[in-house]
Amino acid sequence: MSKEKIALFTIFGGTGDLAQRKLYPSLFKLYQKGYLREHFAVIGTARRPWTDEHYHEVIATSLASLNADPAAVTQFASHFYYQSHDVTDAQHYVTLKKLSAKLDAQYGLQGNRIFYLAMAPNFFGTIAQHLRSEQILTTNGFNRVIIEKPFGHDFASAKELNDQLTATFNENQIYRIDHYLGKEMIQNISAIRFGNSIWEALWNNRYISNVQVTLSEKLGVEERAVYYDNSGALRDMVQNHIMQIISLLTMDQPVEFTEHDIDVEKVKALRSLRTLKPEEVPANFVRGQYAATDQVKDYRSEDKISPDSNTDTFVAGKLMVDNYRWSGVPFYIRTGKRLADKFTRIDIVFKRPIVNIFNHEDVQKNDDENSRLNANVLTINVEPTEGFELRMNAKHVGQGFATTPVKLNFALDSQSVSDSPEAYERLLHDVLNGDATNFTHWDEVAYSWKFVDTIQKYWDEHTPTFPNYQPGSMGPTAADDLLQRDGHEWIYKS
Ligand SMILES: NC(=O)C1=CN([C@@H]2O[C@H](COP(=O)(O)OP(=O)(O)OC[C@H]3O[C@@H](n4cnc5c(N)ncnc54)[C@H](OP(=O)(O)O)[C@@H]3O)[C@@H](O)[C@H]2O)C=CC1
Ligand SMILES: O=C1O[C@H](COP(=O)(O)O)[C@@H](O)[C@H](O)[C@H]1O
Repeated sequence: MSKEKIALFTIFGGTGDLAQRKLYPSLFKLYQKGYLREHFAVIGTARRPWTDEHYHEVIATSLASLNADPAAVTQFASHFYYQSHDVTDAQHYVTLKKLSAKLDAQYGLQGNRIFYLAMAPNFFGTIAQHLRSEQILTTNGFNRVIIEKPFGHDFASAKELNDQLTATFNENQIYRIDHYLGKEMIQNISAIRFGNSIWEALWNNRYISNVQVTLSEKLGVEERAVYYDNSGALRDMVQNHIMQIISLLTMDQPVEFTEHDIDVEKVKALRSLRTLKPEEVPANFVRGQYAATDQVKDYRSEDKISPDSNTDTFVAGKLMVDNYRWSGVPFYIRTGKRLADKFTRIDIVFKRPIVNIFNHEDVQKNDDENSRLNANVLTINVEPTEGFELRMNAKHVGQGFATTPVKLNFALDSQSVSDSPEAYERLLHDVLNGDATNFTHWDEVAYSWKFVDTIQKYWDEHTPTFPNYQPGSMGPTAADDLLQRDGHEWIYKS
């Protein structure tokens, strides 16, 4: 059976950074793999008055790093059409409708439509409303809309946005992108948990001491300063990516591995998160902003950032999940810009054995002040290495019976990494298949915002002392204190 998918993509924001850096290369990969062949077309729209010819050049440039066969690139680009369009102008949707109908007939697209809103979220409502009022949605095929992050600024704005979208689209037509859900090792969380009896048996508060999720970035705010300064790390990374990871780590086993059943379990997990009272925020969440070094500017001196900005470029926090499985287990999270390195990892720290029968003099060198054995740690390396690591205690080689920590390691080889689809490619493929498993659903978004809003509100009402961490570090020392107060420490230290 052919794996070819049939659809017309309409990309709002077709001249933008996301389209050029992520969407066109991903569509090309799908084309190279045969998921897109003859029966697809792409309309790129934005205000710039580009011609189709110029658009084809832009497509070719965006694929340059793939070193693809030039003939294939030309053939692929021939499926792309550009329409200059201001999304607030109703008249342009009439032209868009005509072009869509023409391309549908030309490429045999069977009324299948995918609308990608790669634009600022304040336009999403207008676009959705016009797609309905100008009757651009089809009745003979599928209509799917892909929404970029950020999905709102807080719960209230997210709800307003959702109401606007659901006036045109059903929930099962809406694909809210969280690109972390397209990453190989994030998808692997479910495989590890539900595909291995050893882990599922231990995946609870009887055996797990704490869990640590780190999304660390080396770069600063870069080109997206205007957006970032209005957002900050809590909204940019925690509300979406980190909350999704937490829900995948904490959810119960879905009845079946389907979009619906996974959503049910994720929502239960997110509902079980302990909501902080305002006065509990400072003891549980730490914010930071990077200072300057000889090599890099401080955040407040970055281009387009206000010199008195109190935006958080770092967050660390402690989350508690109040249910039977997780009661008493802290989930520590941290993310930030200008940290020691670029990596994402999850450390599952198991409880240490209660008794150390190897407890004699030569053992104590390897042990802590209580002479107890080290904790087992399962590390899920999401990026740049993709794999798992298990830290265990083994006998130290030689005389006596000292123990020493050893690591069992699995990392995807370079061939598997290069064969593994990039997150956007994977997620676009899912949309073509009508599979929203790896997208966020409204109820998940709503609970995540409600959790984050309490923290943000407290922060907005209290002025921080910024800057408070050095570029190249792992954030402010308060992020270490957060764990030390509980008798824990970060497994990854810079
Ligand atoms: N870039 C990235 O890495 C990521 C981006 N995102 C999200 O994706 C979305 C797009 O981001 P990005 O590509 O970086 O943004 P850009 O600013 O690069 O692109 C914005 C696009 O919107 C178009 N546009 C702006 N106003 C109008 C209008 N009135 N009518 C029609 N088109 C308009 C612009 O084209 P023109 O000026 O020609 O009209 C441009 O194509 C945002 O929601 C962002 O938060 C999310 C994650 C990562
Ligand atoms: O969503 C976002 O993610 C990127 C980090 O993504 P990664 O895949 O490179 O880990 C982050 O830089 C950006 O600020 C944020 O909007």
